[in-house]
Amino acid sequence: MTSHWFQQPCPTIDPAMTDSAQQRQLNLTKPAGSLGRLEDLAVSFCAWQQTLAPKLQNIKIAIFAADHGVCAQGVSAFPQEVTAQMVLNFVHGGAAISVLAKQLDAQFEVINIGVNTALPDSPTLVNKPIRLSTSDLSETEAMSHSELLLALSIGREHAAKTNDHLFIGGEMGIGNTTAASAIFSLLLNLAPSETVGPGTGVDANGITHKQLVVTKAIALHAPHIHNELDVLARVGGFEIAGLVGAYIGSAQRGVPVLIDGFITTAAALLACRINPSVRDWLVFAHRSAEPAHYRALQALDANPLLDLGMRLGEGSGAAIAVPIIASALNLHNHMATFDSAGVSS
Ligand SMILES: Cc1cc2ncn([C@H]3O[C@H](COP(=O)(O)O)[C@@H](O)[C@H]3O)c2cc1C
Ligand SMILES: O=C(O)c1cccnc1
Repeated sequence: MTSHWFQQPCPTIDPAMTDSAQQRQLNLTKPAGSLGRLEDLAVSFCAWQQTLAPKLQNIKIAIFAADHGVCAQGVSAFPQEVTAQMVLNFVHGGAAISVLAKQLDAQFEVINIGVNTALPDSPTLVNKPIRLSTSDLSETEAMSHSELLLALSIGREHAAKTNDHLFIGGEMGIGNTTAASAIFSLLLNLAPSETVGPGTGVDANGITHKQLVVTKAIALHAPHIHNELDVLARVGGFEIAGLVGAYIGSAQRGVPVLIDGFITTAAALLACRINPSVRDWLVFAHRSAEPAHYRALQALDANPLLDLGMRLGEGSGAAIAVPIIASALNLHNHMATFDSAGVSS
């Protein structure tokens, strides 16, 4: 059987480093376990970076942007041209993720992987459109198998490099909550009523209509689905496939990935189904207000760090969680031990 790059295993986690990091946590001047999940985060970063003094200096944020043919069905509260307009807003520094990336001093890159308007190259914007939009997933396959393979490789090209400490993937693509809901319905065997939500803010009638669109898509595609790649090609999006490639590529290079919200969790679920060794390299940042996100998180056995009622996407929820990780590592690296501080244990 031929093996694709995305099926190659990620590095395994060294249990000895995990033990040593846990031991250091026990020696710090606090009751054991009192820093809760901050302790687990620090221990995970020690194991990922193979050091007892983990760093969080090089953060890479890559936003994948693409348009969706399914927008023709009226599934979003916003018009399709907002995708391209928001890409320009990312580049000009006005989008939420632009502001947060600057705050975090992160590397920031936007990849046009299939936006329906020509966009100018710039230091932050890379134009690699596979096509001007996917096809309408409620009527045909969103993309071909060869387009899918190309999107996965573009994702890997823009993944973290080995000297990065953290990767955040973001997405922009009007209509992409419909694609994400269809992915969850097919992978988790859930009815569209359980996976469809308001996205950018469609009303109750809009949600009912969106459910019908997803129901139609599932009826059309389900008989032809043999594996996860079929799900991604048939009801996914170019930016979702790019994220899958970037997540797998980052994890294979030994860089942990911080997952954002509803759409990025669809990419994370696909990445883990395609390559289960990716799961050990994922941290989940927040629970999105998109109603079905909690089910998707459950399916991944994921316990996100935050629940702030955010439902933006762009990688914004992940960026918001970075300072918490920074604090976890700072505490791990700089707190005194009972011995060094002369505190009785
Ligand atoms: C101005 C604006 C900025 C955004 N940034 C992210 N999204 C989010 O909304 C879109 C998905 O929602 P739906 O499926 O309902 O279209 C994606 O582009 C997502 O990233 C935005 C949406 C809008 C309107
Ligand atoms: O949680 C998300 O990622 C999300 C939710 C709604 C719309 N766009 C993104």
